[in-house]
Amino acid sequence: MSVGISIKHAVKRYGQNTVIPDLSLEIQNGKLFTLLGPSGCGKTTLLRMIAGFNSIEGGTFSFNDRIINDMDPGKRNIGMVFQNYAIFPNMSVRKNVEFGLKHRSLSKEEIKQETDRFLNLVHVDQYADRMPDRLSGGQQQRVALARALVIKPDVLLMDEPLSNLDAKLRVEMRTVIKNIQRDVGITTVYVTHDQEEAMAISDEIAIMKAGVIHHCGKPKDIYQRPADLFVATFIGKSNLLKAKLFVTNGRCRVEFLNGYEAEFSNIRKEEHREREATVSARPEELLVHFGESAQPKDGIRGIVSDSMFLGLNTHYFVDLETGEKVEIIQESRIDSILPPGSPVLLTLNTMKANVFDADSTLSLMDGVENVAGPAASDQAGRN
Ligand SMILES: Nc1ncnc2c1ncn2[C@@H]1O[C@H](COP(=O)(O)OP(=O)(O)OP(=O)(O)O)[C@@H](O)[C@H]1O
Repeated sequence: MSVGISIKHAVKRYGQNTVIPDLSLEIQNGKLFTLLGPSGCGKTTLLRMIAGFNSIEGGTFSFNDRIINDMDPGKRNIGMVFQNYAIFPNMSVRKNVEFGLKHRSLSKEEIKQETDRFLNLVHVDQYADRMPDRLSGGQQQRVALARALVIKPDVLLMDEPLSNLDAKLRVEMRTVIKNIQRDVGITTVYVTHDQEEAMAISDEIAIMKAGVIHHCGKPKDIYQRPADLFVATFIGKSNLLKAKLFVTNGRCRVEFLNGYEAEFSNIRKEEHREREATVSARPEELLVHFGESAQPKDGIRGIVSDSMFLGLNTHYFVDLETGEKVEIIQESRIDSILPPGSPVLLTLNTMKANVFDADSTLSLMDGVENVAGPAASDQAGRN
């Protein structure tokens, strides 16, 4: 039976070092929930706390209404999949999947039935008698998934399960995981530092930095209405432009450094304060106009410094008259690509761009390296 997970005021310390100061989140039953954040932000630590491999220094972890803080990891009924597959190399695919069922009071026939069901589900039934070293990485990861699911866990935990696969397979396996998770309907906590992967598979994403959740929500909400500048720049690309926000008769007007003014109607009432601001605009939210006759108040002028043709879209890198640099994405023109040196005038899609306080704590582009998480053999023992 799949369960909902509730974490309230979780604290994690390694010695004197507090890596999670006070974290709360709710994961609904049956959802695929992703922990996403830069390397070292505490994703694996939190996952291991849910699994019972890490001690908990504060707060409560519950499956439905049952507090699990002191429950033995073996009793939590959790299925786990890690990046290094962690399947037994000396056992056939079938034996690997059967393994978890051996100590359950099931007849041979029931074990075979259940094993077949999950081998089918992950599409490795035709390799049932092969040894793992004769499988591709993607097939091995499917076996690991079948082995995790065959025990009918209450919760599935996945730690960077695709990071050892090549780029094409990674994209393919996203769909496999999402479909299987949906079919089985199991609450899944998924750790990745790959934002595109997170967007592609998740029902909900928590964006973490330094043990703190900055935004928890549906992929679309996080992309379109990020909670703060960290989230805006961590998920997708964002151009940041300095501005001032003025409020007159309930209407918000943003003035950029060159005097260009734009009205923003999407700013929440409680945010209606005059202030120094930073406008965050995705590359596709900056609109390009041509011709030098446009007046400064009509937009922000710039000069194309470089361009990159990527088929459907062309990316332009533009130096603005304000001294700022931006990246713009435009659907590729049929005639020609704007050469370096071309003058352009930019305006904003004010329905989509977001306005933040200028002084929000900002640490742009925290490293999103491809750093390996702990090996499965590390999972034993608490720390
Ligand atoms: N066993 C440990 N002892 C001491 N510090 C640890 C231990 N495990 C993790 N840490 C520290 O806790 C912080 C969070 O680490 P964690 O592995 O949870 O990050 P992560 O977000 O999963 O990173 P990555 O994406 O690189 O795997 C890091 O600063 C890390 O150095």
